[in-house]
Amino acid sequence: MTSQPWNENEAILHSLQDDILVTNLDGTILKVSEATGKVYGVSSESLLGKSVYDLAAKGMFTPIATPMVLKEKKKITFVQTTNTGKKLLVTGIPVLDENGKIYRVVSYSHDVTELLELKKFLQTMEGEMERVKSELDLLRSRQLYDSGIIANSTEMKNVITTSLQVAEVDVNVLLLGESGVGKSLIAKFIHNKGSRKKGPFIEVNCGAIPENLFEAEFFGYEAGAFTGANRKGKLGLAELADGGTLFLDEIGELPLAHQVKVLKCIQEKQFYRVGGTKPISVDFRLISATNKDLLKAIQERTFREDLYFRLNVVPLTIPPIRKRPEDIIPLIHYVLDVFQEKYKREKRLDEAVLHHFLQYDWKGNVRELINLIERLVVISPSTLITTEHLPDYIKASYSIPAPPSNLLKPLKDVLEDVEKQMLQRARRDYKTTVQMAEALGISQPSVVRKMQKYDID
Ligand SMILES: Nc1ncnc2c1ncn2[C@@H]1O[C@H](COP(=O)(O)OP(=O)(O)OP(=O)(O)O)[C@@H](O)[C@H]1O
Repeated sequence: MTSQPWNENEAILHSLQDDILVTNLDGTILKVSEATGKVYGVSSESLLGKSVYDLAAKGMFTPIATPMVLKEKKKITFVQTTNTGKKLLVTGIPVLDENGKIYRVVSYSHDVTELLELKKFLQTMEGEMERVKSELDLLRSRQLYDSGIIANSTEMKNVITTSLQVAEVDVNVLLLGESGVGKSLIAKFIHNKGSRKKGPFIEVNCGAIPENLFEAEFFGYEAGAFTGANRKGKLGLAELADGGTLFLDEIGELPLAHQVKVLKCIQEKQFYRVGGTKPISVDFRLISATNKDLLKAIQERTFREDLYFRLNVVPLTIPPIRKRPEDIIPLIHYVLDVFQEKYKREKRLDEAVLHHFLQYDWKGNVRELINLIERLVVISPSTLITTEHLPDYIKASYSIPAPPSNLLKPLKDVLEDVEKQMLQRARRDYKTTVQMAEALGISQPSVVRKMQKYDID
């Protein structure tokens, strides 16, 4: 195009960065800008004098602006595909002569390949988000349905009452109790009963995250914050809990080195991502849990006192199940039902098995009980599970109540003694024989019969 003598209009046309193409009414190309050739992968000069119909027939682009503008007699916009697979958003404009008749067609274009790809990506993402959202809703509803909590004992009823009270307000709760006692279950219960139930429940097991990864996991990190980090950066657990509940499980295991930062985050509800310079604000309710003696840890200087006071606004202790035997039989029935359903097997527990369970000290609490029942449902060959099927350590821990004298009593009498004691206890704790039957795992007529036998009223 440099061989032509200088012309102002041409100079202006070529200074434009956009692709511009002018044709006459039969589709012959009269003018093109320098960008036009680049768009179609040829030199702009080679386009001059060519017919757009011929070029379209050779597959250079489709559809063509000229006939469309001539048909519509006004400005039109459409998407054109080029021989290189690009998508162009083309605008065609009619140019009128002094009599108001069309005598030229000008078209210009924008490459929208990326835009269209982004649109497609956005649609896929929207679909994906819808799917994840409905999955989450389903999971949440299932979780609520599954969160059946057995609370037969006075101790557990008190735990539920306090949980319902604290659920209403955003107060920090510290759940205390041995391992497997139900701390996580109660934390979820508090979350589900509070105003944040539609928000996330983020559980952080402070003892399970390797010390050197804790900050990145908890606070997240910016893109390229450290070698081996995800290229795009990552949201931390504290940020994920925004609008919901942050549950810090095993808080007693949180390394001293991280305690100050966690304290600051809890106090200020603000933190920095690893490698970040912008403070991130979050809004969550905080529940923590431990099976450790935190006061002892403070004395031993492994736990910060200021963090302890911040966490421990409302302490809630869940007693071990050996201290609330009234929950044991209902728990067994509940769990037995779950596994009978899961494994499609019908199982019953012999009364003697229940006696063993009531005496056993359940160091692993409800978790241990669940695991044992599952095992018994799976491995016991008959419908009736008897003491024979119990593991040795449970059999060994069972001691028959000592007879009043040093003399040995017949086994039948000893068992009757135990049975009578259990019935007396159930009579004390329950109002009706139906409830007694439920707690003892026998039928109501059996309860009535045995009460008559032992003269209990
Ligand atoms: N009262 C209860 N009723 C029904 N299921 C219970 C009850 N308490 C605990 N569970 C069940 O027992 C199992 C262990 O409970 P959970 O994980 O809440 O204990 P935890 O105290 O948080 O244990 P850890 O200290 O080891 O984290 C879970 O499957 C839970 O659903």
